[in-house]
Amino acid sequence: MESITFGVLTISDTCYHEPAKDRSGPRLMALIAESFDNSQVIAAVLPDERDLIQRELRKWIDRDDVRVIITTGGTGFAPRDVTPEATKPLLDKDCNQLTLAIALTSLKKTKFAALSRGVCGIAGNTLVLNFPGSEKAVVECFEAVRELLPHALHLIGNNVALVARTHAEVQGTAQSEAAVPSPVKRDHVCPHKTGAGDDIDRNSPFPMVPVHQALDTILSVVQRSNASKQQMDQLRSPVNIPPFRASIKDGYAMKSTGFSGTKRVVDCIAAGDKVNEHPLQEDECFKINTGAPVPTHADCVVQVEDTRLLQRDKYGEESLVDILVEPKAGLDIRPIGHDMRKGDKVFPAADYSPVVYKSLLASVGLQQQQRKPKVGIISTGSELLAPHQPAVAGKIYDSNTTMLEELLLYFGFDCTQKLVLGDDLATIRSTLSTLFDTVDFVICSGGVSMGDKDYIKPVLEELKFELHFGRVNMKPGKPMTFASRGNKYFFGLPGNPVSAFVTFHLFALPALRWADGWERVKCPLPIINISLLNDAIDLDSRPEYMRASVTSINGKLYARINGNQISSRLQSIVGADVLIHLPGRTAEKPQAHAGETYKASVLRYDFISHYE
Ligand SMILES: Nc1nc2c(c(=O)[nH]1)N[C@H]1C(S)=C(S)[C@@H](COP(=O)(O)OP(=O)(O)OC[C@H]3O[C@@H](n4cnc5c(N)ncnc54)[C@H](O)[C@@H]3O)O[C@H]1N2
Ligand code: MOO
Ligand SMILES: [Mg+2]
Repeated sequence: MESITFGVLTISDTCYHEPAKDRSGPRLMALIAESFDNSQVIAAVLPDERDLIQRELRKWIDRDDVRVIITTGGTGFAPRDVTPEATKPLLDKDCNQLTLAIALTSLKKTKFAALSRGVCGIAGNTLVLNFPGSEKAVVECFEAVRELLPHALHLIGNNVALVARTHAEVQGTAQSEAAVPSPVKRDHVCPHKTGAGDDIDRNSPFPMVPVHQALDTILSVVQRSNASKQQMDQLRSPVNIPPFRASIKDGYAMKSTGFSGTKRVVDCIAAGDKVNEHPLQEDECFKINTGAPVPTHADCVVQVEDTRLLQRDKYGEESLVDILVEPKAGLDIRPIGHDMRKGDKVFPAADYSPVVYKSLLASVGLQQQQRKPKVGIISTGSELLAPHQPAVAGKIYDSNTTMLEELLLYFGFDCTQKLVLGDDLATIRSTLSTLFDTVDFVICSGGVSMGDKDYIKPVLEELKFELHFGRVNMKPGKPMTFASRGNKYFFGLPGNPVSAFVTFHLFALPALRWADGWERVKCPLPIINISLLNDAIDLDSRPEYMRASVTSINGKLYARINGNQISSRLQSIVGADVLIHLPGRTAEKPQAHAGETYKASVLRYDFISHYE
């Protein structure tokens, strides 16, 4: 049976800027998926802008496959609520009774439902329903129309049946397929014909490029910004560190000409006190704390361990102390500007770590945002559920969005936009045509292999991106795709979570570092030599990057592979300290053996899990 497509359009300024806040859209998608067997859902999030809403509605209405559009949000009385105004001009016929049915259902729940202005109507062969924005309201409104939709669509035409799945039907008494008109079988259109062979040639037109060549291509295309480096080169310190002569120890400040022996303690100086100008006699001293300003007339500090307390006054304060060592001028004092002089370069060399950058700036009293490339993350897949959503048959939880965002943060980059898109050509096209207005890099996962819903490559080509490569000779990560348009860069990571993990580390991360101004040698993960602990590992035809944990035995490093390496098994990154670079299989060498040495990319700074 031909599947029909629902359009779910979330209309909300807030959700547009922070997609993770959109709960109503994903909830509607889940309700549709669990209610209608043969449905697909496309989704998008828009701000409360009438022309943007209208443009998207019109695009969806013009599509043959989209038969129902449900908008959520923007139906209230607030000034920015314009969904009904955007919808009405597109409708050929009003469906006032449907609007009434929704209103009556909602009013039974709350009288405030009267403050919703949503409309329903037919545009072409598409039924359009405006729901309010709250998750609770969309559940109620959806309940009000769920049973009506199959018949409504039947009446609208094209004789498309929408099988509403009820409990009974799921119990196996579902109506037989024969009762439903069987659609014309559509041939599989492989978007990846090589064009080399004849029409049945269904291989990818993209050659599998070697990993090193893929990285070289990326770093030759991505423009290296020297903004950060310039910022660090030019920054001069506005202050001295320390700004006063500072004691390095807890002890006693005195004149070095006063020799060792008994001294009267005239006062105590704590860190944070002002510089004490008291004219000091040679048989006097100040008790002083580390970091406190050394008094003007003292020129050395003797640490408390090199003294003996002789007497306390009637208030219990130290009054007489015996200095046991010969005081030397300058002893345990940091002169003004000792660590950094006013006008000195704050950064003796460029260092892109946010920890280094921000703390050094703070040390000279500055706070400024580090300029980093702007990155957006896209996860594609109609099967995806957001982690907080209830499970739905046929769906899986989206782990890539979380993983990629955490990886960016771990490596000192941040993600300015996160989007999850169904396998829908129009949505992917509209997203890729606008997202680059606000980001420089898009790291996308999914939709780059051989499926007829793998729209990423075709859309990139349509949007005039240059596809530098569309497959890499590696495992996992084969369909890795890299494209650019001017100074905008698109990384199409494979959807398999581990493939996305590995290709992020080997390609996207070095590109971001390069764009940030890093030295070429530091862009890829550090490489070490490691000895394999596992024996008789079958080599794949492609070079493979296996996840392994590291053991240090008498200072030598060994790697133990983390279980099943299939690229869908995210658990293989648990305990993964390194990616072992295993060569592709040859007739001479079909296996890797224990004790052999291989290169390995270090995944994290704490990369040694065991010491023996
Ligand atoms: N006929 C062929 N099919 C496939 C080939 C091939 O050469 N010929 N390559 C396989 C390889 S290798 C990989 S890797 C995958 C990559 O496919 P896509 O990049 O198109 O990814 P999807 O098909 O969208 O998804 C793959 C897999 O991963 C799951 N997935 C996707 N996104 C997420 C996410 N955000 N969180 C969790 N899991 C995700 C998805 O459900 C699929 O199971 O193609 C092979 N096919
Ligand atoms: O390349 Mo895929 O990532 O092997 O599964
Ligand atoms: Mg695919």
